[in-house]
Amino acid sequence: MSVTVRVPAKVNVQLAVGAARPDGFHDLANVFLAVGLYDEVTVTARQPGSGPRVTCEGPDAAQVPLDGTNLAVRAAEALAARHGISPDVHVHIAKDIPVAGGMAGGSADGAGALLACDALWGTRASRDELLDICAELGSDVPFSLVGGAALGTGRGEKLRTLETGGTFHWVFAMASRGLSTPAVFREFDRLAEGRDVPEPVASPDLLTALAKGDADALAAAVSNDLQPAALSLFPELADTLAAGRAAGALATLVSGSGPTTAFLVRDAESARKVAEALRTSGTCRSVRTASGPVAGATVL
Ligand SMILES: C[C@@](CO)(OP(=O)(O)O)[C@H](O)COP(=O)(O)OP(=O)(O)OC[C@H]1O[C@@H](n2ccc(N)nc2=O)[C@H](O)[C@@H]1O
Ligand SMILES: Nc1ncnc2c1ncn2[C@@H]1O[C@H](COP(=O)(O)OP(=O)(O)O)[C@@H](O)[C@H]1O
Repeated sequence: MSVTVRVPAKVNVQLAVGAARPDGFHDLANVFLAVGLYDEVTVTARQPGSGPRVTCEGPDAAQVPLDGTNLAVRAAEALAARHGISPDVHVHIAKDIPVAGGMAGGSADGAGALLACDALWGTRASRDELLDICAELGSDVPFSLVGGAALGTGRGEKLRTLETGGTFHWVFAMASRGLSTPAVFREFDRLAEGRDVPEPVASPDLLTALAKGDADALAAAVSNDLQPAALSLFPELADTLAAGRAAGALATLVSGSGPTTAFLVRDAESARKVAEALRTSGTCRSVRTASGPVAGATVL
């Protein structure tokens, strides 16, 4: 028997970052929007006592670790440990979310494997237990489970669902290489040396724009405190942002810790135009269009 779960990518429409905490993490006001680029995670029972196995297919599959560090394997092991089960499961990831791109692909696989194993094993974990395990796996993993739009506080794992009044259209440009999330936070700290870092707070204008489904107002309110750090480590991203702006995007930003760049556009037609301009700009590896909000991890 197999169970397949579909899990979306995310873009951060606001990422406000506070000073480094004693535990090395940063307090955030992290406004997530789930967008329709998906990984599919399929779990299948294995021989008792054989343990977990993970395989991956897709354009970026070669960059995905196939050992115990894979977030999907860690999710299966965490659920099994809590319920006294042996994690004898084959996890297969059909990966469409770019790897190390700031779109939470690994987090998506963690949330997907967790939900899939819960269904496969009949563990019937409560939503709260699933969210607890997600938060243990990583700051972004709870949002991958929940989807839609949400404000993440703490290190991003404490979620409040946000109302959205419509669909937002996006173009995403994938970069020629990845960026490491810890390295981008370190660069944020380096750039912040010697100045006061304010407490991170969600922008009221941004929350209103989301609630109204108003793309122009959202464009005026998006922000990412990690963007200067991502650009410092990967200066060529400025060329991609400029190409999208010149093509008519309403707003341009680095997605989370990057290096994927995100372009908010008015509608599907505008998305096609901006995508085509980015494709021919020579400033990125590939281009995708997607809209959101979409549902979080869903059993197919
Ligand atoms: C920046 C964001 C924005 O949504 O995502 P990406 O853009 O990378 O996908 C997240 O905060 C990433 O979340 P996630 O990728 O789950 O990070 P974790 O595994 O929890 O942490 C990886 C490392 O990132 C840094 N980190 C992460 C979250 C946070 N609030 N403060 C941090 O300083 C720490 O150095 C930590 O060791
Ligand atoms: N299932 C997974 N898919 C992708 N990367 C994973 C996975 N599990 C662990 N990783 C590790 O997490 C790193 C960050 O990957 P990813 O989640 O795709 O990017 P980001 O944190 O920028 O959104 C990868 O470089 C890889 O080493």
